[in-house]
Amino acid sequence: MVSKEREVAIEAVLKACTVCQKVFNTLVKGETVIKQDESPVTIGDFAAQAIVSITLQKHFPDFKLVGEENSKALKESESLRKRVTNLVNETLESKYSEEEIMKAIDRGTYEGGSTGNFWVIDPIDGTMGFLRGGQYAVCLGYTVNGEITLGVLGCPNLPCNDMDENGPKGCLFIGEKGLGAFQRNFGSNEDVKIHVSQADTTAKAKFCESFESSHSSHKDSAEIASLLNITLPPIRIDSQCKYGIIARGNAEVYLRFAREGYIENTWDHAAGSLIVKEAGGIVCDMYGKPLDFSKGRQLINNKGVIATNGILHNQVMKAIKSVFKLNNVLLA
Ligand SMILES: Nc1ncnc2c1ncn2[C@@H]1O[C@H](COP(=O)(O)OS(=O)(=O)O)[C@@H](OP(=O)(O)O)[C@H]1O
Ligand SMILES: [Mg+2]
Ligand SMILES: [Mg+2]
Ligand SMILES: [Mg+2]
Repeated sequence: MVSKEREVAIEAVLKACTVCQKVFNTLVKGETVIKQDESPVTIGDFAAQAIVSITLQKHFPDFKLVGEENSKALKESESLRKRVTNLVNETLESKYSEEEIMKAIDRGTYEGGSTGNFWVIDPIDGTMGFLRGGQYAVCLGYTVNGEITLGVLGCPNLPCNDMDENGPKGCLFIGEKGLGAFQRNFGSNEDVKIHVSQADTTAKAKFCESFESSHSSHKDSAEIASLLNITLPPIRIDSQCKYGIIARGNAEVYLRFAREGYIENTWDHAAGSLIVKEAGGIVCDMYGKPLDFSKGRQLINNKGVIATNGILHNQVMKAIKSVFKLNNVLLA
């Protein structure tokens, strides 16, 4: 039986994807706000977080939410507030006031932790990709006692079939703990089971990494790739779509090495990491430690993120150990 959480998460993510696609088609310059950490946020991010929050609230009135966005910029700008309110009301069946929408967004201020149940939302992951017309994902995870048990990724611009740019685009990835990982194409109700690649030699492996070198060092990953005799060029795409393409076997390795001192956010990895694990892969940090989602809004116990098809995992971890001159790296 499909869980209610899974059904509701899919409904919420699909509605949020609809609003993102609409925003991309109508976005006018100047509607991007630059946040304190200098990253961009658009009306799409706010509207998508509001839509997911309102949808969760409808089915689970006491839900808790760790979300990337908050309503600060909307409180400061009437025009932004009005645009987001219109977008949400055009997408949902019921109508909501500006205050209700800001309150829904601010449900996302929950601090997370190791006990109880809560959701984790990145309304647009890869906002830079979204603005470029590239890859982005609406990412929703569900956490029980500090562990992710459900993940849904909505990837509106991702090719449905391998990386075929000429074929249909737009798909969901769904992972549920113990039940496997699935792909559902936009417009379909069929969930197709997916599995990581069975490639067992690094020389033929494909690896993916961030589009932006400021988010993950391309130089370090090139060194690791060379040590592993990987000759194919890296697949550079934004967002948790990277987890999706590992989960369905389009690439074997995802490397993410942020700058010194950067701590990863839970919403950038919650849904995607579970989907890769449920597809048979392994996800950990650069020391081989599992990602620890029980410590609040950020992955304070981890550094970097590595996802592999499992078969190549230990070879990849040994290369990381060697390139970064690490003493202790856990193997699978
Ligand atoms: N300096 C730095 N280092 C590492 N990561 C950072 C950094 N700055 C931002 N972020 C987070 O990266 C999220 C996007 O990750 P991506 O893998 O999609 O990056 S990329 O766009 O492909 O380069 C991005 O998520 P969104 O803000 O949801 O787009 C950020 O949370
Ligand atoms: Mg952001
Ligand atoms: Mg993100
Ligand atoms: Mg985001």
